[in-house]
Amino acid sequence: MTILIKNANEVITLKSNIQGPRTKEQMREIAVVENGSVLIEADHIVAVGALDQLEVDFPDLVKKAETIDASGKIVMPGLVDCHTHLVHGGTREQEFNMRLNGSTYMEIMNAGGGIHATTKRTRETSFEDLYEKTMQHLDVFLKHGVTTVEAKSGYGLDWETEKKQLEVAKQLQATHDIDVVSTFMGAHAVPRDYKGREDEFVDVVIKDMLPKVAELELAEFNDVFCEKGVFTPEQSQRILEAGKALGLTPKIHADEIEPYKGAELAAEVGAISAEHLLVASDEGIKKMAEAGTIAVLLPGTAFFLRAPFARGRLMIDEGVPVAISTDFNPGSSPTMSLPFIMNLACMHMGMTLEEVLTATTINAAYALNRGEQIGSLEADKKADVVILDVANYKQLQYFYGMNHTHTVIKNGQVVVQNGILLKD
Ligand SMILES: O=C(O)CC1=NCN=C1
Ligand SMILES: [Zn+2]
Repeated sequence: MTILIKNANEVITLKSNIQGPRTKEQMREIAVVENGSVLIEADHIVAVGALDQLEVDFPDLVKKAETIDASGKIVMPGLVDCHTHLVHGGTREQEFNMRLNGSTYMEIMNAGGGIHATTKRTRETSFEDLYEKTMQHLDVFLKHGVTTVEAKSGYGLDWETEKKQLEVAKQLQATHDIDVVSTFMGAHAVPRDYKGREDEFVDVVIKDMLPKVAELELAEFNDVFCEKGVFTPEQSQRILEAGKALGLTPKIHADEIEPYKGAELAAEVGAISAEHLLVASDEGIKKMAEAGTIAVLLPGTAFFLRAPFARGRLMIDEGVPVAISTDFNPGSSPTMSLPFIMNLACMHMGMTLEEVLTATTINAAYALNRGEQIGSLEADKKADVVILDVANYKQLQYFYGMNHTHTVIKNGQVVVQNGILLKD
């Protein structure tokens, strides 16, 4: 199908000659085309520019195109949510209430709640029920303009359930419009029955789980919760190195609750990204900048746990490429609203309106090794495009706490129109 999105007030292209994630002032260069149009053929973008120029350059395509009038609105690349714990059973609102009454996240986890509570529910939930529940989550993401989402396992902590989570994600990648990118996170917590035998569980992850993940091609990335009371930097390094040897790109949950040199470890092992970083050290930030490690910042978790926000402004100024994400999970960030996360990044991490657009498109795409295929509106890139019902991009965060998504085009097909999901 040929689509012409015409006469948008602004097309936020994120177009650039830079190869790789954007850093420093590059994060502010979002390459806006005023009064622009976008020409799409099949599943890819043909061109972006003024309508009369597209009519000259591509007369046949423009003639046969289905047109979408975007006047009064803006157009941008589909959002990329590069850090979620998408596939999980149950909910944890009761823990939310406990925290409002004075308990802490780690107290609840050490008492058998937190990740362990969700692990129990995920083990009990059938493949079919997990599939249906996750399908509904993906529908919500799509209505918020997200066209690619990362999905971590990590609520099984035993092979059968880790495999079940990854197979749900893989099945949804095949059946749902949204693109799902899988990360194995068998090292999300030490299961209760391995308490005091943590290194034995690390061996289970390395010797029993990782080889099967690679052999069954169930994930592209391997992640670990490097945190005081969970996995030490040494254990985390063993797990990430083992994944690398099997072709799984390392990611790391780092410096979320206590400073633990997770950022330093990310740079040392060549992780594509370090995630959370609420209490990352100056040294760790410096080493990430030198190594080109992407910082995936999760202000929703800081907001929901009433914890300090990551130093996003400093990281950008120090040359760390920054992406932001919902961290959607039932415990520390139960939200699928990436637009709200963008607002938190502006209000609490000192990021600009342009930087949060870069952080949820091209930089988030690079955090998933997809920066060459998605994350900007350029010729031959995937036609993942969102039309938003605001007059200019500055209004996206000005009218905050709202979903401004009007139309979503995924792989060149209209999947959301006027905010309504077009389910086939
Ligand atoms: O609490 C959860 O379920 C998710 C989480 N993993 C690491 N930090 C938060
Ligand atoms: Zn997380």
